Amino acid sequence: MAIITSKDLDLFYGEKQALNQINIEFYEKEITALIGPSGCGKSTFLRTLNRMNDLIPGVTINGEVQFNGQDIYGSSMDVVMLRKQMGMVFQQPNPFPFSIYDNVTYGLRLQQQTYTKEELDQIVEESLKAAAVWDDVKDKLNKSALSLSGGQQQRVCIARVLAVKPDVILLDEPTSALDPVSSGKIEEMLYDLKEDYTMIMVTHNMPQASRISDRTAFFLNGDLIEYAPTKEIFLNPKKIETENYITGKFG
Ligand SMILES: Nc1ncnc2c1ncn2[C@@H]1O[C@H](COP(=O)(O)OP(=O)(O)OP(=O)(O)O)[C@@H](O)[C@H]1O
Repeated sequence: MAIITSKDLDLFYGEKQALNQINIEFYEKEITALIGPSGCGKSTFLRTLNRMNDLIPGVTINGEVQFNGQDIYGSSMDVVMLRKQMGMVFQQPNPFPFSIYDNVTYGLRLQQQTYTKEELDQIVEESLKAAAVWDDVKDKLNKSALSLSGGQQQRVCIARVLAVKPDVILLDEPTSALDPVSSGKIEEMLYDLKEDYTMIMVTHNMPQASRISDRTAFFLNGDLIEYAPTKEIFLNPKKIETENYITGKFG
């Protein structure tokens, strides 16, 4: 079932058009990879889904993004709630300069609901386990998250997102700043998380996209060129531009 639908979406930075009439549907409990050369609009598009571009001055957006049937740019949309439901993970791990425990509970403490210490302990454990970093950190939850390796920091950031129980996780090149071993661990973890979450991931790593995503969208110069099941995109692309990119002829 489609959980997010973008209809005729245009985005301008001032005069410059960065997205052109994007029509795409994302499906529940799947990983969708967004691929394409640098500057083609992948990150911009990802940010339109949880309205992160609203924070950039001079941005104009036309068209519609529906999330669970609701227009996210409509006047009744609660943007704080939207960002809770669509968690985001960035390229550079960005833990806050406090303990691992406080990083994971950060989003919960921003909510109105209050939790007992036992409830928080349980959410911390569950989230760190789901992010495959519990064994690494269980004995040092009160240590600074900044003392961890880059790969561990990224997994703690993913645990922080999971703790607030989003429906969708937006990932902007989540492994590109990491070594191959850490990157592989995160890839496996994302694959496992698919049981419970819908994920949309920008990646430059073609083998990664082909290993873990169900569908792949190829962007070029602000246009969505081709969108299909990942196998089709990689084995039998319909558009010459997609084929040229996949085979490394440009980008
Ligand atoms: N804040 C901004 N202000 C003005 N222009 C921007 C801004 N952010 C991005 N752009 C421009 O919009 C276009 C799309 O950029 P975007 O970062 O979305 O591409 P991308 O495909 O994610 O690139 P990369 O793979 O290098 O991250 C580029 O031409 C970029 O220069």
